Amino acid sequence: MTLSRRGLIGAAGGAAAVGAAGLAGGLALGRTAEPPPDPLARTYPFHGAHQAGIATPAQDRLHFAAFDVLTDDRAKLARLLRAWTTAAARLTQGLAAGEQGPTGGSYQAPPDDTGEAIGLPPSGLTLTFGVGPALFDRFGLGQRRPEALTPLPAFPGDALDPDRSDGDLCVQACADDPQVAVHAIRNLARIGMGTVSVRWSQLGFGRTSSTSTAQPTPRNMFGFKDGTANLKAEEPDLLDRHVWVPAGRDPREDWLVGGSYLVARRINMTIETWDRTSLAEQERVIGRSKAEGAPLSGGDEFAAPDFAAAGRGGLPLIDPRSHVALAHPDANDGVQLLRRGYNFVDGSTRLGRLDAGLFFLAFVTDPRTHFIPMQTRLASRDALQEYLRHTGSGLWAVLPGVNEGGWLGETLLA
Ligand SMILES: C=CC1=C(C)c2cc3[nH]c(cc4nc(cc5[nH]c(cc1n2)c(C)c5CCC(=O)O)C(CCC(=O)O)=C4C)c(C)c3C=C
Ligand SMILES: [Fe+2]
Repeated sequence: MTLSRRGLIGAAGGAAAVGAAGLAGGLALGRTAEPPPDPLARTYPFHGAHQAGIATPAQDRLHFAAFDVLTDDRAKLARLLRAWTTAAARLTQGLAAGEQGPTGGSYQAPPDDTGEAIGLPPSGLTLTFGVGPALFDRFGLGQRRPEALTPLPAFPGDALDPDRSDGDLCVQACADDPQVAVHAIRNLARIGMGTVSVRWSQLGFGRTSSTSTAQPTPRNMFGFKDGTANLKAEEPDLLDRHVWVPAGRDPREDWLVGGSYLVARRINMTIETWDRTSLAEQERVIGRSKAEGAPLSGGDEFAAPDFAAAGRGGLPLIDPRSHVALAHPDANDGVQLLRRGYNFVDGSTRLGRLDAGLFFLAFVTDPRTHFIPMQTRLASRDALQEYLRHTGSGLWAVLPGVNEGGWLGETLLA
């Protein structure tokens, strides 16, 4: 029997409690009140042409983990990916990682779920899996490593920590409850014990991008709206052009059709320096207003920026070295990214400064056209760069979606 995590806390008691609340509410309003839908009860389908966690509306919390594969045995890796598929299909629907659950198995054996999500709703959990460039040669798959899956080049000003970079596999867990996201990664790591080990992981909060027009634009750690001009789920043609891997582009990519590429950058933001910067300078550096997120050329948040508009003295209203001017499709051969990043604060440094910033995540159809040229431009010319330090990095091929009965990585390893 598969019980939902809510079921585990006692179906009878829960039903009674809901019934009583519903009755009281109905009486007070003089009608039978439907309780408002609980957003934490939301689930996203695990199966489909694309993995969830890319075009699905961005949740509020993140636990991202990169794994090293400890074995050279291809069958063992395939077994792990099968086991991860089963667990992920369950976890994302609000079930325990294994069929016995945290307390239902043998008293003499470790439980097949760690238990910290008992009683928690599904919380919109999505789990998104990717494979890194280093995996291929080790498993005799060199011929199937796409040209696009080449480690990112060094960019000017990079200060990358190898202990926060790269990895053979990655899992992005997003949920509206941090404990649900952490629980998912912990259980996947537990299932993988002996085959994989966590290389590094990153927690995030306050999604810094909206990926649906239904979502209000959140703010980053510099206080600016972030995600205004992002690609949105409601734009399937643009997602086809800029996010998904198409058929027939590179024979080495045939197993990846319907997948994507994920670029992760841990970007420290020098919060204390920014906080001593005038509002005028902050807006000049971004190219948008802080209050509304509107382009400095005028209009509301969603107005198109006019890079030719000039103000007093003939100077452009949007500084050509502002972040928005240099990241805009006009400056990047029409390229757009699906950004899905999160704020992070990992405590404070010994100097009392916040170890904080943006864990930048972008899903792209090809990093060679959709990230590398843009980041090269930003790293050398963007006025924002003065306030940033890139401290972690990784590139993964994001596996295509899984059909019922299929498994993650099947097209690559079967
Ligand atoms: C290489 C790609 C990008 C990196 C790295 C990056 C870092 C970064 N961005 C902000 C804040 C904002 N970015 C905004 C827009 C924006 N940024 C990128 C790309 C990268 N950003 C793009 C493609 C865009 C959209 C440009 C456009 O089409 O107009 C904005 C404006 C609001 C918005 O549209 O999202 C802000 C604010 C930070 C703080 C940061 C590193 C920490
Ligand atoms: Fe940006």
